[in-house]
Amino acid sequence: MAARPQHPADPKYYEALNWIKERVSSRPKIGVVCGSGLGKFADTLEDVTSFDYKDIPHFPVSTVEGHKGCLVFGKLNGKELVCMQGRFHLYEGYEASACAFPIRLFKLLGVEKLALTNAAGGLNQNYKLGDFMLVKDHLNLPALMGLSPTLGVNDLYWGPRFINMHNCYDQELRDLAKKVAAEIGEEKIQEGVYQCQVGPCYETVAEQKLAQAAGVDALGMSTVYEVVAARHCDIKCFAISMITNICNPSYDVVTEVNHEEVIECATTRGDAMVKLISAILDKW
Ligand SMILES: O=P(O)(O)O[C@H]1O[C@H](CO)[C@@H](O)[C@H]1O
Ligand SMILES: Nc1nc2[nH]cnc2c(=O)[nH]1
Repeated sequence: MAARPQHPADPKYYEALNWIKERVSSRPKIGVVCGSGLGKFADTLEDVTSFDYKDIPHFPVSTVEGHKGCLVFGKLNGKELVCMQGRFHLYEGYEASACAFPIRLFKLLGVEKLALTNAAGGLNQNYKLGDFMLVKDHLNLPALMGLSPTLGVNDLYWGPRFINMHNCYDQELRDLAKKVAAEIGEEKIQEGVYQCQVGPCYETVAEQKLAQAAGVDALGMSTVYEVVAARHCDIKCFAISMITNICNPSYDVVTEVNHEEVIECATTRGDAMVKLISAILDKW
């Protein structure tokens, strides 16, 4: 196999990295991506240095409500973290590679473990509004249709051409999360399979039935791109979906779902999410 290069082929990464290094001395080993309406976690950090995405060279910008668009360096009980307060989605017009950009920047900064949160529709009919689902696997529909952050010439600096996705949501990190949830008395914990579709349409009944048949528990429009990019460069991943709406795969009932409802649920359960994520990351 060819030797791993010393630097990424694309200079964009170094331009962004150098810009950050000139402004913050923190070199966190933990990265966090906050989903829709779930950015509050970053507001609870201490010793914070925060950058608007628009100011960081080559960094994409957030366009969706509930995604503030700040890269936040801070401490959780003395532990250094870097946190994306807002992420990017393909329905915003971004290529999947835009979702990989911050994750690769994390890698260059020294991040080894990544925690991701998202807002998702609960397809599993046992799920309740406000439940937390530890993601154990995903169904990456965009990748099955030819959209992936790793399309094109492979830069061996990041990782191999072909990416192993077994255990991509790390089993040990999931087991730890279950233990921590029990310790803090968080009972609304599920574990399941997350499906990503490009969006921005929420799923039709037929699409929900297809996902159900495939063993999917929750539906969203994000996360998998970041996980593919992270696994490509050997960052361990852990993800939690907040169930912000309940999907109803039936023609007998008309279900109204909208982003306001998603944000409202994420906000209502925001403190519980902060408590859970903080307790988990405290053990990393
Ligand atoms: O996955 P996050 O970014 O949390 O947001 C989810 O909520 C939005 C839809 O309401 C979509 O962006 C979907 O992906
Ligand atoms: N695809 C999808 N994304 C969501 N994000 C929050 N809720 C949903 C949902 O029901 N479907």
